[in-house]
Amino acid sequence: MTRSENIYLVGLMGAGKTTIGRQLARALKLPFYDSDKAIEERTGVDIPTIFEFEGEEGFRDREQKMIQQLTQMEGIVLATGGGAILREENRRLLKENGFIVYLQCSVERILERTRRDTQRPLLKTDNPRDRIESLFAQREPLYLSCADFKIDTGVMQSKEVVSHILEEYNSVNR
Ligand SMILES: Nc1ncnc2c1ncn2[C@@H]1O[C@H](COP(=O)(O)OP(=O)(O)OP(=O)(O)O)[C@@H](O)[C@H]1O
Ligand SMILES: O=C(O)C1=C[C@@H](O)[C@@H](O)[C@H](O)C1
Ligand SMILES: [Mg+2]
Repeated sequence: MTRSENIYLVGLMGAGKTTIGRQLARALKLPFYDSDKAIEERTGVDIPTIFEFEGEEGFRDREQKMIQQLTQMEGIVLATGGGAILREENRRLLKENGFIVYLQCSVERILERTRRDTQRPLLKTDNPRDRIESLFAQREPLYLSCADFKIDTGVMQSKEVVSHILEEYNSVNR
């Protein structure tokens, strides 16, 4: 972990990165960025459309470019896309430039939270439970390998999650 003003949130879809990130940014009076949203603003289309026309790899290339840019900023709260940690270069950039919080969440909770969502192309499948289970198995070691702190968002209100993160961040970043 680097001593830094930045907080980077990682975790699966629906773990609460956007929700918690916004609240953290407000509490710290820092600007909030969401790499998914930044990509949508840059391209002018939504993420499902990028997946449709360029495939997952095309999206990952765009995501990597965006992570490169966002990790050059100082003093931000960043919610990363759920799969941003798949690329080693992204993990390195995040580790070098900020305090990484892994928002952990059970498969069951993620299923509940993403059930009605149409904006997550990787969950457009006949069996979202199987998909989430396999994403969890593949990614959990990667999230853990880069996290400075992890917290379960499935068992607490977001306000409580935010205050635990702030406590930890302030204790290591004085
Ligand atoms: N304790 C909690 N912490 C965070 N989010 C929660 C909590 N309880 C319920 N939610 C809800 O979970 C849903 C998913 O959260 P959110 O969109 O922030 O996830 P995300 O990690 O940004 O997902 P994605 O990677 O797809 O962008 C939201 O509707 C949010 O209100
Ligand atoms: O988990 C993933 O791979 C993704 C999560 C979202 O945040 C988006 O970045 C996109 O839908 C891919
Ligand atoms: Mg989000």
